[in-house]
Amino acid sequence: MFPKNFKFGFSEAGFQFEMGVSDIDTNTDWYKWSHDSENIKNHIVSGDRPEEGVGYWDLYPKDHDLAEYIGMNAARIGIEWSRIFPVSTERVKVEVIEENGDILEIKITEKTIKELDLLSDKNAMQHYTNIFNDIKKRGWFLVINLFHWSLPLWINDPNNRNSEKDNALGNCMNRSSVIEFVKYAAYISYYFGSLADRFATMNEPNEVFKTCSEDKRVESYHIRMKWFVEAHARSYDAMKQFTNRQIGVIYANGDVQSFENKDPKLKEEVEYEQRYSFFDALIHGDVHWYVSACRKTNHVHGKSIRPDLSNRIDWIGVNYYSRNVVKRKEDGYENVRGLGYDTGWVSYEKSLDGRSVSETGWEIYPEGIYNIVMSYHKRYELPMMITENGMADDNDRFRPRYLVSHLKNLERAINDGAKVDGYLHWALTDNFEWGSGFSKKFGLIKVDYKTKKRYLRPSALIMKEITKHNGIPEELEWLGEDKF
Ligand SMILES: C[C@H]1O[C@@H](Oc2ccc([N+](=O)[O-])cc2)[C@H](O)[C@@H](O)[C@H]1O
Repeated sequence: MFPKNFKFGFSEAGFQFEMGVSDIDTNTDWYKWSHDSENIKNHIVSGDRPEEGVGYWDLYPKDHDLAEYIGMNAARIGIEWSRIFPVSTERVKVEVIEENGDILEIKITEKTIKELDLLSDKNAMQHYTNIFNDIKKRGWFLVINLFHWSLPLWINDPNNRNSEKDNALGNCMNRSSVIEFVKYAAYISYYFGSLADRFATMNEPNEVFKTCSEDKRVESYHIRMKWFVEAHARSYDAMKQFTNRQIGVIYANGDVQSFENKDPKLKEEVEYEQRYSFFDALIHGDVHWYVSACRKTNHVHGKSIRPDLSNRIDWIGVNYYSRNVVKRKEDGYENVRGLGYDTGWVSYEKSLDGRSVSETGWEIYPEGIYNIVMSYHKRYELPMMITENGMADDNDRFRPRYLVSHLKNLERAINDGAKVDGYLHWALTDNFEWGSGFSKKFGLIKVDYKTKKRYLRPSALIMKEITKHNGIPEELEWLGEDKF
């Protein structure tokens, strides 16, 4: 059984779900990126058109009805920055306090909000209000997320890139986009500060700074990470002026393991680089990782503890899909191909360990959700929510087992002390899966993209049983046995 008041729900992101019926948002980098003929020709994107998507923008009452039918009582909704501010907010001036290139404070006042009011799109604000009201009317727990990779074109135009290696997974933050992001975050908390139960400033910043690093050197990874750390910390401060709700970050996680468990030291190093370096900065103010990287010297100058960053995380959003199995190589480490997230090249059926693999090539590894949650718990003891977990599986061949086995492992972690108060599945319905377009089907509910009709997959009914029992009912226990 899960604890009393445990929440079951779904996660969505604006760009991946909203379009399909009306109100096409052409103002994001991802809209442009997904329509780019060179990208389509080079198979960087599928050529599928997000404006032919599932249409949550118009059909949200129907989707909420279906989620309610399944027994869900929570939702994580992503707001599209480009819808709120289709035009640049740079003309709204704010005071920025800096030291040695670090942004220590961004002053947001009532006057700033009034000036931003002149630039925001009131129809979009009203529409999001309607969506949030529909959620609250049902008595659900609402998590609002502010950044899920897509950026307004005025922040990032894919045609004006410096480096060919950049892609459109949200071009990385820099000093000026940090400042604009903080204005947007403050504005959203001013208007939705009491409607949301929790806020996340960003989804998986680590996927963004990993992907858009100029090269794979740890140094540049850390320099990029620094901007996201500051974007979150300064948003946290600005938002707290207008809301008393918990504010956190949603992170992408792989359960890090060294190949054949032979190198515990490597596991520790990679976990630090991939997970703790970010959170240590925002929880303890510990930035020793970037002090040398950003100053481009081996000698550590400047402070390795920044009080202006510490205690800026109230909760952690855990996205979990698979594991990361790593081994050393000359200049660092690499993922072992054929295991974890890296099975793309293997046949669809099995990983090198004989485990089944999803349609995105991600090995199914349910123990990982236990390991990740416990590792956060031991290090930080903060409240957590599973903010993404699920698999691409059009025929629902493995999803029932996936669902039960991951929830069993989550239940075990909670029994062992982890403070997880909700599970949000990715996804309620099929959706636009970035470069893969509509080909990857993550929904508990299948969508016919032509008619926009929704069809429950068997997993949706399994979810209904789980929510009804607030745990795995006895007759479904067998599904959780590890037979992947
Ligand atoms: C299916 C969802 O995936 C999320 O993104 C990722 C990307 C990469 C990993 N990984 O560790 O390799 C995990 C999750 C994303 O947040 C969401 O939008 C969906 O696309």
